[in-house]
Amino acid sequence: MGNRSKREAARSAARMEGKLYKGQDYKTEFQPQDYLKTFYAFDSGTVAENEILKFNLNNLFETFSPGGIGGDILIDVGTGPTIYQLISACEAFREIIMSDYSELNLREVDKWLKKDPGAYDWSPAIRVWARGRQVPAADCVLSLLALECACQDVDTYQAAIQNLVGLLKPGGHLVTSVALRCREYMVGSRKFFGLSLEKETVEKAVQEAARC
Ligand SMILES: C[S@@+](CC[C@H](N)C(=O)[O-])C[C@H]1O[C@@H](n2cnc3c(N)ncnc32)[C@H](O)[C@@H]1O
Repeated sequence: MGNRSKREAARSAARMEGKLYKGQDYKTEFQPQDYLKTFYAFDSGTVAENEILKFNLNNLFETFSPGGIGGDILIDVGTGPTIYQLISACEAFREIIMSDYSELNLREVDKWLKKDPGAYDWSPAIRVWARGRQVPAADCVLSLLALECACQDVDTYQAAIQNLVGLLKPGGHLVTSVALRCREYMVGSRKFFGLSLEKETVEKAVQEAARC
């Protein structure tokens, strides 16, 4: 058996054992197309998933409409393969920086930027940020449904919120949405870890970060 088929065999064994993926697994196991199909299939998605999407879109529309939050730079952390979170924001910011741990996700977003057939042309407003690059201080940091997937415990979650707030200019805004009490979620046939968070824990982390 070649190395590639050995790796594939190990992966399907892991899937069959119900392995819980997390951390670095995002680089190899998080399949953008599976994620989009599972959570953003507008015609066939489940009611709950469509409701979460509607909830986020409505809130983002209010948040970034005229008179709301806007400015020069918005940084989206844990963008995933999606751009729905930036539809309202792209009217309110001069520059949008998208970031994600997984190169596969950034490549998926890149397809939109490169005007693949059928894709919306986001290029004037959006620049993909490669991991590790220096970013300017932002007027707004956006992070939807990402930190509870990236952080293994509450201390790490609090530190991550603090890091996001650290990216802001003085007086800047953090806009976030969290799937509360989510211990795991499926992306295609793969099960990913979720940090189960209570509303109060999220609020406390944001309040403490704002105080620093
Ligand atoms: C559930 S998806 C959310 C994607 C998108 N924000 C959305 O609203 O659908 C979680 C995302 O967090 C990213 N992620 C996981 N760990 C991360 C880390 N340490 N830093 C940045 N992004 C991370 C994953 O690659 C994945 O794209």
